[in-house]
Amino acid sequence: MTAALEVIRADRVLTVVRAPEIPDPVALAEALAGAGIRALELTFTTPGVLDCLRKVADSGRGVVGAGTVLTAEQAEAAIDNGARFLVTPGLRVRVAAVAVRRGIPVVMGAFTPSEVMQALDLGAAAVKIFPARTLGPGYLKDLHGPFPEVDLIPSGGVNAGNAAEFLAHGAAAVTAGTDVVAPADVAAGRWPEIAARAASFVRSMK
Ligand SMILES: O=C[C@H](O)COP(=O)(O)O
Repeated sequence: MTAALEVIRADRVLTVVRAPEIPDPVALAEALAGAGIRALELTFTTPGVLDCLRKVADSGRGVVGAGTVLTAEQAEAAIDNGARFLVTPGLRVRVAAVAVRRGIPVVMGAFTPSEVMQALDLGAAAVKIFPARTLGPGYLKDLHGPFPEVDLIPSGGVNAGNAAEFLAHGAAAVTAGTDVVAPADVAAGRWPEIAARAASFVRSMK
């Protein structure tokens, strides 16, 4: 099985799904993977996220991870239900400890250079720059300067209009959120529309 981070680096994109419900998470994973986005982050803000993680993991479709992981208990439960990577909105020592102990990569949220260094100290496999919309691609370039070897993954406000610029400025990958997986589309199970938006996003990265 290819490591989750290798897949994300290869595709240069993952999706974060923050929907009120995901009626068929396997169909969602298939729609995204078919468009070239194999990694999907399902967040703890979605009720029943553990069941969704389990369904995608068991299906063998896509590379599923858990997002908005705030507690050690959530981290353990996500991994127990098949999450192949964890994502946090910010620095979280106890989540990092679980990820390191269980050998699951954590993409730890950070915003400043000091936080990037703290995330690395905690064992982050990659660092999510959040919220990326606040300072945009130019800020990513500034951060990439002192951290050329660190996989920086901007999240929040990334879309088909700016993804290529984030990547050109040093992002290892970008996180596509509502631009690809609009909560209403996910909740309504509009998989063809989501596949089309994912394909359009991927085309924009070239
Ligand atoms: O947690 C979600 C991320 O912040 C995604 O934000 P976005 O929908 O603006 O891409």
